[in-house]
Amino acid sequence: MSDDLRNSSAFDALLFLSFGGPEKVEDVRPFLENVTRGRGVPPERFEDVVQHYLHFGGVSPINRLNLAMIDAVRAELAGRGRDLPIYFGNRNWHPMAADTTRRIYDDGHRRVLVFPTSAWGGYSGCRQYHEDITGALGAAIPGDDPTFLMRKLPQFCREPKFIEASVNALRSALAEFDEQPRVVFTAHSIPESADRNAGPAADGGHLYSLQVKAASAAVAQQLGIDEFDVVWQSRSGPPQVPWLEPDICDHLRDLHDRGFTNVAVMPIGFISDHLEVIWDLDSEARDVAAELGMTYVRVPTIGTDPVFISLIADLVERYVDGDGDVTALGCGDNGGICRPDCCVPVRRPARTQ
Ligand SMILES: CC1=C(CCC(=O)O)c2cc3nc(cc4[nH]c(cc5[nH]c(cc1n2)c(C)c5CCC(=O)O)c(CCC(=O)O)c4C)C(CCC(=O)O)=C3C
Ligand SMILES: [Fe+2]
Repeated sequence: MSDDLRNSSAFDALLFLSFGGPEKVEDVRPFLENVTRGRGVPPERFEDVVQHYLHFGGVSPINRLNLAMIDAVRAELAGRGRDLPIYFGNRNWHPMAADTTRRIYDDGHRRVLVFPTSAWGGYSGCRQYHEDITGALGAAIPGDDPTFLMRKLPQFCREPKFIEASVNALRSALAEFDEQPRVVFTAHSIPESADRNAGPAADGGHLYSLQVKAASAAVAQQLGIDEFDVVWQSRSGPPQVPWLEPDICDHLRDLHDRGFTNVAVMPIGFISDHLEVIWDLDSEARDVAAELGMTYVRVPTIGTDPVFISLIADLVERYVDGDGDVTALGCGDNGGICRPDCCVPVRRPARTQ
């Protein structure tokens, strides 16, 4: 494709690219096999997570929540005079990204913006979505049609509207307390080695944990909160491999030992109340807080908050006419990564599963 075509033509479709989740009991194991293939997740952890999904009848809310966001983005774009078709595809479950990509192609679109449902850098949050795009192209597009372009939108964790939507969610939750609670931000834990590799190698790594801490600090600052914590949840992997800590449940015990009795837990790491949120925070962590006699409020994720939806529409508008900064972190064409040696996957021991 000529540089001219690549740089200056408008995009004609949007792919909302997410993680995916099961819709019924029979989906749970094949879904989890897709998620964990080659990832060194021990069988005991796999079985635990099967149970988390079965607890909810084998249905993750994630697809429904993504579809609600898509409807809201469609309405927002229509309100701005843009009727861009929006498609939905996932890394791990149906509708799979490859099937959706084929449908986009068959519908005649050739320039596709991709909105990933992760705000963050790092392998799982960013580079793996590039890999999903490469995989979808390979599986779905005849003969690698060179006129077909998929451009992933950049990481959005530093966007003022991401912070603003998070501030609004936390502010409303804080109104439920008579006295100021300890504010605890959480995000998905990742292996320490993955965090070391997160971001452009030249920047020294740790992009993911630095971004989570920076976003949390920005939210706290706007609410005048001087003391808060950033902790991690949903740890997976073999027990001997170090992951980001402290874990939310251990941290609640620690806060209790230090005399705190009220806690507001904000899952800044996720944009919807999917299973990692409703199991790990609304069940496990809530139970720990109850045992300790603590007042525990889980702050809603930003989901369909109008400020967040308008951010997604802004990102689309920034790129849709063929402008937009393709060198922004996380932005890439046809699955190409944004920087050399960015978020390099960590090599796993040969026999892990
Ligand atoms: C950084 C990050 C995000 C945030 C960025 C983003 O949003 O993309 C995220 C999101 C999510 N993670 C999710 C679910 C799972 N994550 C798993 C496993 C893992 N996640 C990891 C990291 C992340 N994960 C990692 C390093 C692993 C270990 C295996 C590996 O190295 O890949 C497993 C396997 C079982 C287990 O927990 O061991 C499941 C089921 C769901 C869907 C929930 C639903 O169904 O509603 C969502 C949105
Ligand atoms: Fe995950």
